[in-house]
Amino acid sequence: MTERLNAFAVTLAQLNPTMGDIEGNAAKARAARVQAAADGADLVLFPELFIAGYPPEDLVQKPSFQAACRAAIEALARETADGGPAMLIGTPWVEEGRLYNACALLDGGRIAGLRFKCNLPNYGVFDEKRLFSRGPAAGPVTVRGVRVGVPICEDIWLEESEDYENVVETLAETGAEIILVPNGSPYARDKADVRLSVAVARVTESGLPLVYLNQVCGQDELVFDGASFALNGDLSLAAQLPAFAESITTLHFTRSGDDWRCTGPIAAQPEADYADYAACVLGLRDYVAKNGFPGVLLGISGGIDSALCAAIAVDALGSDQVHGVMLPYRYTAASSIADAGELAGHLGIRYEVLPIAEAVTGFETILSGVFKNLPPDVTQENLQARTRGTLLMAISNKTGLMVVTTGNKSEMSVGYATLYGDMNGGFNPIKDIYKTQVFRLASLRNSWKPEGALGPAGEVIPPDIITRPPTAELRENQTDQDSLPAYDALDAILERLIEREEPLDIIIAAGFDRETVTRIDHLLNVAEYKRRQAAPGVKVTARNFGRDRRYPITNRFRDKGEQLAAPDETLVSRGSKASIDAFEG
Ligand SMILES: Nc1ncnc2c1ncn2[C@@H]1O[C@H](COP(=O)(O)OP(=O)(O)OC[C@H]2O[C@@H]([n+]3cccc(C(=O)O)c3)[C@H](O)[C@@H]2O)[C@@H](O)[C@H]1O
Ligand SMILES: Nc1ncnc2c1ncn2[C@@H]1O[C@H](COP(=O)(O)OP(=O)(O)OP(=O)(O)O)[C@@H](O)[C@H]1O
Ligand SMILES: NC(=O)CC[C@H](N)C(=O)O
Repeated sequence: MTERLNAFAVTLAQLNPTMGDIEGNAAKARAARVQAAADGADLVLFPELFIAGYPPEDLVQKPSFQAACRAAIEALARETADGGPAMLIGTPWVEEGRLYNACALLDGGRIAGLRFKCNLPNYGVFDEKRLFSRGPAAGPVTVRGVRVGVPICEDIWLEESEDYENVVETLAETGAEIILVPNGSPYARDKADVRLSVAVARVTESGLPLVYLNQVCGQDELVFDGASFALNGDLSLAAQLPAFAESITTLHFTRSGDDWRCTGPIAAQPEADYADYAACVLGLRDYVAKNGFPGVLLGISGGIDSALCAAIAVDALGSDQVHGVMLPYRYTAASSIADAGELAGHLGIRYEVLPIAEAVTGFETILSGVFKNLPPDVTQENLQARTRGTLLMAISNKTGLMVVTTGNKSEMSVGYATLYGDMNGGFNPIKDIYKTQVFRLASLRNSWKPEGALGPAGEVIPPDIITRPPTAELRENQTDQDSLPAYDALDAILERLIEREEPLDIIIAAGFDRETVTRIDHLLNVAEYKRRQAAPGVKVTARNFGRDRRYPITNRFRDKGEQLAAPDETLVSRGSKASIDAFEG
């Protein structure tokens, strides 16, 4: 009979893997295991699909990638023959021709256990049914005599689909003593509360302590915030790891009677706008670093969007990796040039002023014959934006710096940006931030510097940039409010249309002007083609453009803002229930 242990230590490796860098991720796993051994741990837990990176999208279907992941896992398994801590590590796994999202237990020189994800998320940003086979519900794995349940991320979320298994219930029924959950759970505002309530539900049902471990990284448009935690069986918070930072933390469980308990550090968590800002920083930092850019460059207009992007870039990369360029034209106010210079000075970045009149005039001269007798219109405005875009891309080509594009969510929603102009760029840190929040984040950053930010403390964005009315300065005395409703009304309507998918009649009934709502809905619809060509950017809301909201470009449907009659069930001939069941197979 195995000896009944009264102490069990688990190291949580809240780490930042790089997609596809199997050797680099394995090296991180090794280093974490060295620290775990020094802490006297029995087991090290890694996030979901750690060896590969998460979400691997179609990369995980590549046979050579699957084979490389398997080889790395086997190498790590052999190393556990040294008698040090066991490892629970996420990996793709092929068995009998099927691909699984798996977690491998490596111990005693062997792959001592494998568990496959049962509940495959297939909504919002997730596509796992496209990629993986559903695993069977299974019992716990045994580590040093302790029975450990390993549900993988969505396996603890039961609300999303009727065909979900209650994996934790099965684990409890089959003797699990502690639940360890590897996650790849993307950040969205207030997501931490949702995760906690899911974990609380599973602990309430099972009575078992639960450790929730998340990765911390930016991966294209997703940010993973870490913020791992542990709950004891009585629902008390046993440990809370930091958000937006790596952490290797060992939790020491002790047994009293049949129950395991642990205590650990409790790190304070950023919330709301603080967390959104930190997500923008991490998303940009990892995109730039993991794609090998020496730094970034951006057009600094003296406006608030580029100012906020510049602050985020400096916080992410440091002032020596950020280059700002002011590209004035005849509509650029002297105060814009002064504000842009002041911003660059506060941030300590390399900064130039490159007037664009010569280039714009050159284009206009070339086109003068073609445009003869045609009145000036938005074409001339777009030429300015495109001249700026061309110059920024030229500097990017020459220096290797990536252009940061700066359109906020309000603009991306209504198509207020110029294709191949200010939409030029590789990545957009504020793509999912509405304009009203841009103002809030700019003010916030002047009074607070996030943990780990590389920029200066204090007032970095000149107050004039925050208080003056926003303008694209593409014609005389232009302000954004000439053609759009006030940003607080615009953003409220957009949030209802995009995040909540509310019908127009509901929005109008809530007190918004019919004509305005209809116009905003029209602009949102016709800008789909632009968004499809837009650079990726950090997701912070519950529904971003990109992975979350996938609309057809060619689309004639329009909500007319009228309440339609309720469905007429009397028209439907369904036949007998038995025939429906037979039809559904
Ligand atoms: N469905 C579709 N599929 C593919 N392409 C489509 C298309 N519909 C139009 N197009 C093409 O797109 C072109 C129109 O797009 P584009 O050239 O970008 O130009 P457009 O959207 O007409 O103009 C740019 C708008 O953004 C505003 N803007 C620009 C810059 C900065 C800011 C700011 O507030 O920060 C605002 C500006 O005031 C103007 O309202 C058309 O000429 C056509 O070639
Ligand atoms: N004079 C300029 N010099 C440098 N870059 C510019 C200039 N004007 C526009 N840009 C670039 O194009 C982007 C779109 O700017 P625009 O002024 O048209 O609208 P905006 O959305 O109000 O942005 P911002 O608040 O940064 O001014 C800016 O964020 C900036 O990166
Ligand atoms: N990787 C996953 O299975 C993540 C899904 C889960 N609902 C989350 O967002 O955290």
